[in-house]
Amino acid sequence: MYTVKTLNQISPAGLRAFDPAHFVLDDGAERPDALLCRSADLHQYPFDPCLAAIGRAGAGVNNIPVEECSRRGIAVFNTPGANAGAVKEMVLCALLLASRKIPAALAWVQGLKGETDLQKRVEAGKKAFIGPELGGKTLGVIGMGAIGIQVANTARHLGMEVIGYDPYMSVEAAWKVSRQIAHAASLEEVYQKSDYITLHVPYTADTKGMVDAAALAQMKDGVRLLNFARGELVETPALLAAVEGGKVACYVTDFAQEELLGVEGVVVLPHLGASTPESEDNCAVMAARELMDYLENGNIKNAVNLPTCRMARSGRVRVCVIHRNIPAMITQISSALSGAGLNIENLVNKSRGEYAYTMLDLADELPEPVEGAIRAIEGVVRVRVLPRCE
Ligand SMILES: NC(=O)C1=CN([C@@H]2O[C@H](COP(=O)(O)OP(=O)(O)OC[C@H]3O[C@@H](n4cnc5c(N)ncnc54)[C@H](O)[C@@H]3O)[C@@H](O)[C@H]2O)C=CC1
Ligand SMILES: O=C(O)C(=O)COP(=O)(O)O
Repeated sequence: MYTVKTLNQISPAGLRAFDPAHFVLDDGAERPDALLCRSADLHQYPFDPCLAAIGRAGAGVNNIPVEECSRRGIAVFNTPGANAGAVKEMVLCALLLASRKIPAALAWVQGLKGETDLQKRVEAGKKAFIGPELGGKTLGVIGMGAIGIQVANTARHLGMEVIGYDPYMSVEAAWKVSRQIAHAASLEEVYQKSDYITLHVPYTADTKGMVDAAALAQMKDGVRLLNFARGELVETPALLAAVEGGKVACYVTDFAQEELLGVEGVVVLPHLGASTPESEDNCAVMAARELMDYLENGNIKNAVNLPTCRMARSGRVRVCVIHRNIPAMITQISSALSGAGLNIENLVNKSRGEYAYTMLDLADELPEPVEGAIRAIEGVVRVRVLPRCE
């Protein structure tokens, strides 16, 4: 049995996906095999040596200390694209919120409750909430991944011109981009041409504070900026100055910060981008499947710190080794096995950056001293021995 502990509200569809014959869901577990979370901050989490995997039901993994997990041999999974549709819809809403002064208009009209001459006051007051149409305006999309592509393609249907910027875009992703989307060669181009800019990059050391005073200065006067990626991408003091000075006509963000609340020209949402039943189900089911296949079979799909690796089961036991991506690892592992007279039925080895992963199927049980010998090889981070479940 494998124990899985959840750290956030996870959709029941995802919890039901765990096969009760092999998995126990226990939120009080002290030594779980896996954690299943959403945005829970794990940077100070006391990882137990038993912990083999973390499933993030969602896209962003900035709440997880991924490098530390790699050093400890903990596989970290996310669910690429599973909530992209929900975020796209919220971004479409945000384009309109940014343009038509909807939050301020709503607040104003609510404040008229009980007033006499309501119709007259509405008609006289509405001029304060005039805002531009989206059609014909240019939308700059920074980060053309699962969400950025959907936003870009859909904005074309609203009659917008769209330019996308993403220097790391995969070929697979590029196939999904409408031919009508223009490719921006630089951030400067996006800043200079766009009436609306939407951020869809992950929060990393490289993207932290990317929208700073210098970036804002390059944008058009009256630009409307949308941030459904992470609050940390935008430098708040610079943004507030740009809103105050009229450079930014409206900033819509999904990430609450004390300084942003109550500021005219800033619309703050409470991290609602992925909060739909559909995306919560998608993310939770995908994360559950990734964890199950990894815990039971060692197969890796959608890990952010280990290579994709899959092999059909054969033999009696599977030995899964996370190790440094350095020479002679496979030689040493296979020598430890052959030295004990064990035959490798099948083997797969994949690498990703500093780490590599080797799965070996053996016809026979792995004696403990041989397992110990593999663990003792310099560069081996973690060894898991998985019996074959029928
Ligand atoms: N508001 C919400 O509830 C949600 C927020 N998010 C946030 O949105 C981010 C993006 O999500 P997805 O599109 O699903 O991820 P994704 O991984 O599919 O796309 C991210 C894209 O950003 C690109 N990128 C990375 N660094 C870049 C840079 N410096 N400049 C330009 N492009 C860069 C990558 O090449 C990739 O194509 C997540 O990392 C997360 O922080 C995601 C889901 C829900
Ligand atoms: O998937 C993401 O990156 C999100 O930001 C969604 O977060 P949530 O699962 O709603 O806490």
